[in-house]
Amino acid sequence: MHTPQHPVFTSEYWNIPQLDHAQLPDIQHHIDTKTKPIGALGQLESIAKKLSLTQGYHSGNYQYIEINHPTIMIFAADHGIAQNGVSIASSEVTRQMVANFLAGGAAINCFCYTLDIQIKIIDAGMLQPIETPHPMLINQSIASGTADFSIKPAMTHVQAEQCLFMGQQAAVQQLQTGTNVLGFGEMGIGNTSAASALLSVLTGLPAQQTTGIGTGITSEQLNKKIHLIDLALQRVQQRYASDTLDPQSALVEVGGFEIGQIVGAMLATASAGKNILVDGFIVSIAALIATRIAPQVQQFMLFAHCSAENAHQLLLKELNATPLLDLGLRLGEGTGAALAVPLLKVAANFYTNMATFDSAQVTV
Ligand SMILES: Cc1cc2ncn([C@H]3O[C@H](COP(=O)(O)O)[C@@H](O)[C@H]3O)c2cc1C
Ligand SMILES: O=C(O)c1cccnc1
Repeated sequence: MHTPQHPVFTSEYWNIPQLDHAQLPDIQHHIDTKTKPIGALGQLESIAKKLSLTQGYHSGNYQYIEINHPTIMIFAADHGIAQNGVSIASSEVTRQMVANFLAGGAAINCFCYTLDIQIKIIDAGMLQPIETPHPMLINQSIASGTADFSIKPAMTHVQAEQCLFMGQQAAVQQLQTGTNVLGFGEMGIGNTSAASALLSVLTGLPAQQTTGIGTGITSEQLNKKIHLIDLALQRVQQRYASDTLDPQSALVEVGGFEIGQIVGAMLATASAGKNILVDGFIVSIAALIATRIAPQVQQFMLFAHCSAENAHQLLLKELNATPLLDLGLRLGEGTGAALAVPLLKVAANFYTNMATFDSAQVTV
């Protein structure tokens, strides 16, 4: 029954560098010489440490960090599960919102415009492609939406492999332009259902705990959503005789094309030694899958925020991650990731430019 694991689902394939953690005492010392009480910059110090470990690994200079051309990559795809009315919107809205991104009208456009962040939109598998070429749009659709995972596998094993390859391709292309931080976002009506089902099959947690209101559905819709995810879990349990699945089978059974492509893009970003900004619930499930494939990927990840989707806290705990912001957002699109970019910029700036007690002649 089990298909042999494809190399793209092994950590060997991604060959992610092991960062030099022996540098940490020097990095800490560099921070502690700055004109401030020890630890007074809180989580900004943790950000600076992570960025320094990553950037120093390549440059050899652990005392200098910079944020170059930060970019949000929004992966979009449709979901068969959405036919069951588990969202406030129908699948057409995925494409309509992508058109809105391209026209500059969505929340993520406003945030990125304000914060000077580049945007790329990737069609990973929408029901209908956008035909007109656009400089922000990358067409790499796997298929016209996934199958309804409450009754059958969402995708084939080959499609799951294609997801990782295509995600890799998009990230590599963007990194070639000189970007050193990639933030990830998503658009796909029904994708909180896929994310909840993925969390269940990856951790063994029941649907009741992993499922939330997504776009803001009624309690009746929420019960239906939980029931459909339960049906999928029963189907999966019969097939695999196990409570938890490997990453490839998880994507095949209950995943989404945008989620799979984000996994590939994250692994490729880490493989290139660059940092990853993780957005909300859906992008975090891609982060969990990526860490299950290659645990070293997590050295490169910064978790932007804790979403109001209730299972996000559980998921962050599973990842042992501390989110930077907690603003009650539950939108996706990469909005949380975008909001964390200024924090990375100020962390880089204080780490690189702030005066030391010696240089400023401050005596404590
Ligand atoms: C107008 C609109 C804009 C959005 N932007 C992001 N999402 C978010 O909502 C969807 C996930 O929630 P669910 O599983 O409940 O469908 C995703 O597309 C996500 O990006 C949106 C949803 C809507 C309706
Ligand atoms: O946390 C998220 O990413 C999220 C939550 C609800 C709907 N869309 C996205």
